[in-house]
Amino acid sequence: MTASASATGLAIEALSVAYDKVEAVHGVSLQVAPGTIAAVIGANGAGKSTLLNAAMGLLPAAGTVRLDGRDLRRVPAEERVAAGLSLVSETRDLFSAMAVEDNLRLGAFRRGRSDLEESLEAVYARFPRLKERRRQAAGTLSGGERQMLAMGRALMSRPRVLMLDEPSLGLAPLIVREIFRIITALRADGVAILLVEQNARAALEVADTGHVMELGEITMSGPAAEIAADGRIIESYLGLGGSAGG
Ligand SMILES: Nc1ncnc2c1ncn2[C@@H]1O[C@H](COP(=O)(O)OP(=O)(O)OP(=O)(O)O)[C@@H](O)[C@H]1O
Repeated sequence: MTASASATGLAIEALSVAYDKVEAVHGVSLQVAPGTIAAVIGANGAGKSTLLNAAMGLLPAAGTVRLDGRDLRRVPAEERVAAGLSLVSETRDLFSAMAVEDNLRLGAFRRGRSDLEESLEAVYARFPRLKERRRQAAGTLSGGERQMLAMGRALMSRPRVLMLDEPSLGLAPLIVREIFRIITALRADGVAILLVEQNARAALEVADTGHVMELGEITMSGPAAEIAADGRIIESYLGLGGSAGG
């Protein structure tokens, strides 16, 4: 077990990603401390998903990604999972024909059997609805349940840093609230959370820090409450009706 004194969370430094010759992410730096939520908001195509996929090691990138101080530059994606980094992608890729529980088991990266059962019980405690549906095929779940399963699977590897790409996408407001409640519970357990969202209002309400991403760059960073109160942000991302407190 790593000493918690060395737990510094996620540090991304000068990350750049290009698709062919087009740079989608330019020199992005941000940190996420353990037990905090950092939200990245921005319009379609701003580069948010590219940023997370590169941090996970799924895309080649320039720059540095550190997990609790460890440089992950030469570490492939599956070893990043073993190191404590996990990503729930926007597409919530699940094995549709497989049962909920089998999808969860696949997330238990290199775990021994007793460890795996313990992780499974911990996920079921967080998502009782998944336990009720554990024998059901993943493809028959509702959108909200699918998001829960994608999150539950990521938690099976017991990440210290969890990256979430648009967890609220396509979900009804009540389910969104439930998903965000679970995200704040994970923060309370000490997980560092990097949350990418187009639902800027919901994201800034739960986040500690906020970053605005525009055309591949971070154009504003600060305490989430300050970002949510900024006139330009309200106009561009939060719509009419003002602050994120309402
Ligand atoms: N596989 C790819 N090949 C070429 N260009 C890509 C590829 N994936 C993304 N891009 C481009 O990179 C830019 C950033 O895309 P990205 O998906 O990271 O944005 P985003 O902020 O996550 O948007 P959204 O919220 O719509 O998912 C866009 O201009 C997009 O067209």
